[in-house]
This record gives sequence, structure tokens and C-alpha cells, in this order.
Amino acid sequence: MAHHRFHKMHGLGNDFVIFDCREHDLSLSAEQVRALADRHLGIGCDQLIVMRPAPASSTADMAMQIFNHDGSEVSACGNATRCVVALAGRDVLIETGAGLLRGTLGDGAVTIDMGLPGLEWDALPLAYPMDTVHLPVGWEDLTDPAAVSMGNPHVIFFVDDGAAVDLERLGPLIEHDPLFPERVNVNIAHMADDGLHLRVWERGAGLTLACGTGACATAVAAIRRKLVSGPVPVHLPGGTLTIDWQPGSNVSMTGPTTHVFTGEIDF
Ligand SMILES: N[C@@H](CCC[C@H](N)C(=O)O)C(=O)O
Repeated sequence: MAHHRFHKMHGLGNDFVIFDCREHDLSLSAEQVRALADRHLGIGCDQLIVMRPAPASSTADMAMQIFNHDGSEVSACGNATRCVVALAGRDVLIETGAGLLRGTLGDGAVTIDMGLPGLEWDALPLAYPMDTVHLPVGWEDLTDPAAVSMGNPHVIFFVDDGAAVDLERLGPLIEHDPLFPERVNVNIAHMADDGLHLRVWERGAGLTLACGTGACATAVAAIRRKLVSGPVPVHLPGGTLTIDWQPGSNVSMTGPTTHVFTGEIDF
């Protein structure tokens, strides 16, 4: 049993438990992650984050490790990356499973250079070669999705009424479909005069109030379909992110972060 300090933070209500392990070691089993992330028995969060020193071979200032609520380790989390930059208190280059990401502190917001989106079928991956702008598949009324990797896999449905979609029922069905060998994050978007409106069923976490990589993937898919051009506001249940992307360039994500409290726990 050891004593651990943690930060509870969120980006637009997508909440995190963050351990700053830049100066000491911490290894976590999937079972420990699930226990800490549990909202009844643990601290509670959508994702658990570990800040680590950058590997000696890297030019980064630090590294971050990302675990979903279900204990699975994943490569990318946009909202948590902003929180980590806010905790660092300065502009930083972060080594992630999705590559090197640059975070810039702004006036009340953090901008992350999220890198190039993965636009080929095998970047997600999908089980079969397909046109990722229009996947010829559907689940009940949800048809004709797009697919984009932001270092993690996203499928995006453009619908007329996002609120009418039973995402709690369809989300897990699509997340676990064999078309997505590494499972998938499910994005339901609709276009409005003020930008894109988005709800996300996250792989390994379920319905969340916001998903940064989901907002990036959805903006990229909408721009590829020529529905919008960047920068585009993406409105999520927890608030708004601004996403910018021009074909061939990196995706930029800007949004707020909130530090809720600092706590201590023995495990
Ligand atoms: N909330 C995140 C995404 C977290 C990871 C995702 N659930 C996955 O499994 O890929 C974000 O803000 O991007």
C-alpha cells in the first residue's frame, strides 16, 4: 500500500484522474484502473491519465499514458491532453501513443496540435479496405458513416436530429462490431448554422459529456465531405471546442480545462 496524490480535472465535463509521475514511478494494472475510475467504489472518471518523464530518446518534455474507464490502455485523448498542458503550466511537447503532440497555453484555453488524421481504412483499423469518406455500412437508421483515426478509431454518422438517436443502445453495438477489430468511438453529428453538434459514445467509457478526438475526427469528416470548412465550432453536451483542419495538414483543437481538486488516495 502506498500514498498517491492525484488531480481531478475535466475538459468540458469529460473527466479525468491524473497522476503526475514525472518524478516517481507508478505502474497500474487494468484492475486498479477500473477500481480507481469506478464512480461508486473509487474516485470516478471517464479516463485515468499518468504523466511520465519523456523517454531518453525523445525530444518531448514529458509523456502521457491514457487508460479508459474499463481499464484498456489507448493512444489518444484530446481533452486530457489539454488538461495535462494546463497542469504543466507552460507550452509543452508531449509524447503520446498517437505521436508527439504540441500543447500551447492560451488565454483561458489550451490549443493542441493533434497531428495528421489517419484517413486510410487500415489507420483505424477497419476489418476490410473501404472508402473512409462513405463506409457502405449501417446499423438500423444509422447509415453511410465516415471513419477517421486521430490516433484512436472514430466512426462518424451525420444525421438530421442527433438528439433522436438512441446512442446508449446503438453505441455499444457499433463499438463492438467486427468491422472495427480494435473497437471504435461512435460519433453522432448534425450540422447547424452555428457549427457541428456532436454526441459521442466512447470506446471503453460509454456516453461522455465531450470527446476531444471525436470533435477532431468529426470536423475532419465534415470537411472531407465539404459540409463545412475549418475552423469549425463543435458543440458537445459539455461545451464547445474549436477545430481547425485543412486537407494535408495537422488538426488543431482549442478548448478550456478545469481543475476540480487535488486529492490523496492509498492503494
Ligand atoms: N475522451 C477522449 C478520448 C478517450 C479515448 C477513447 N475513449 C478511445 O478509446 O479511443 C478525448 O477527449 O479524445
